[in-house]
Amino acid sequence: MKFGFIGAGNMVSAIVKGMTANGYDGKNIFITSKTVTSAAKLAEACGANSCQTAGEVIAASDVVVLGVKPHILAEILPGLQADFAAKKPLVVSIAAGKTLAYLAENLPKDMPIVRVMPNINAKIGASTTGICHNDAVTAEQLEAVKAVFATIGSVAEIPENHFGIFSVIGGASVAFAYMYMDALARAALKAGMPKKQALEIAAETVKGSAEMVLKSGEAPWSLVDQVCSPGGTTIEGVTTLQAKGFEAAVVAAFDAVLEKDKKIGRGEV
Ligand SMILES: NC(=O)C1=CN([C@@H]2O[C@H](COP(=O)(O)OP(=O)(O)OC[C@H]3O[C@@H](n4cnc5c(N)ncnc54)[C@H](O)[C@@H]3O)[C@@H](O)[C@H]2O)C=CC1
Ligand SMILES: O=C(O)[C@@H]1CCC=N1
Repeated sequence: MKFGFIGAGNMVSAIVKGMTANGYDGKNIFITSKTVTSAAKLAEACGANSCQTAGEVIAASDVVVLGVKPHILAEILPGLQADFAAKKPLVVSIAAGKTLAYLAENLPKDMPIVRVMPNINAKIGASTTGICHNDAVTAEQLEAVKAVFATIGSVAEIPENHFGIFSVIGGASVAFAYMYMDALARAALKAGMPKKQALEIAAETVKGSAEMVLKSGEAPWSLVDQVCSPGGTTIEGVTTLQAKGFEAAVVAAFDAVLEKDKKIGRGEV
């Protein structure tokens, strides 16, 4: 099977590197980008092929990944209709907000389309990737896409009506987690610990806490209660986070990301 990528930025680089590090032959991968320089660089790093145009990528591929920013799709898809109609590849979009219906409207009739939301932890094989598809996708095609994204982490099918929600907690919220760890490390720096050491400790603590939530089966608040000794230190921090609006800030951030995802979906931005 031959794989094409239109766009060669952060996400596509992580995907192509994941694929070629996990048994996919770069010779079967075709990449293009706006300036072509980034595609050429990525192709060279992975033993893949760089192409001058998206049309060339489509002509060479059984699966074409749309890896450009969402608003660029409206710019490029009209000019690629004939290429898609001639080859009829499986189309995979990783664009935030862009629905299967939008993609179907902007591609030739009856194309098999898969919508995917990975996250940037893909760079270390730790993405939490969500996936949904239209009725034209065969079981074999779906397995092929799942196998590609399994090279960059875990893959779960998510119904499209929950895809926006998934995009917030699976795709965007990694940035919130990075911010939380940095804030902890910065506070430790303020108290006198070297930042690098503090960041490592904060990250290890978050990693352990994530495993605890996943493996213990206990509700997070039950775990919080187990950390808070009566009259102890932790409860001071927990009540301060509550007083400063920690949960409200997280919920507001979630709502803001979801709203932007919907605006992109409606074509308003
Ligand atoms: N960065 C992330 O954490 C995630 C990004 N995504 C989605 O992935 C997509 C790409 O995002 P990034 O990789 O972050 O963006 P990026 O800005 O790093 O890469 C965009 C790529 O598109 C190429 N491009 C722009 N115009 C083009 C054109 N007319 N023809 C061909 N190539 C063109 C650029 O050359 C560049 O290689 C977006 O749709 C985004 O919603 C999805 C999940 C996570
Ligand atoms: O910020 C964005 O638009 C993309 C989608 C999810 C993560 N990054």
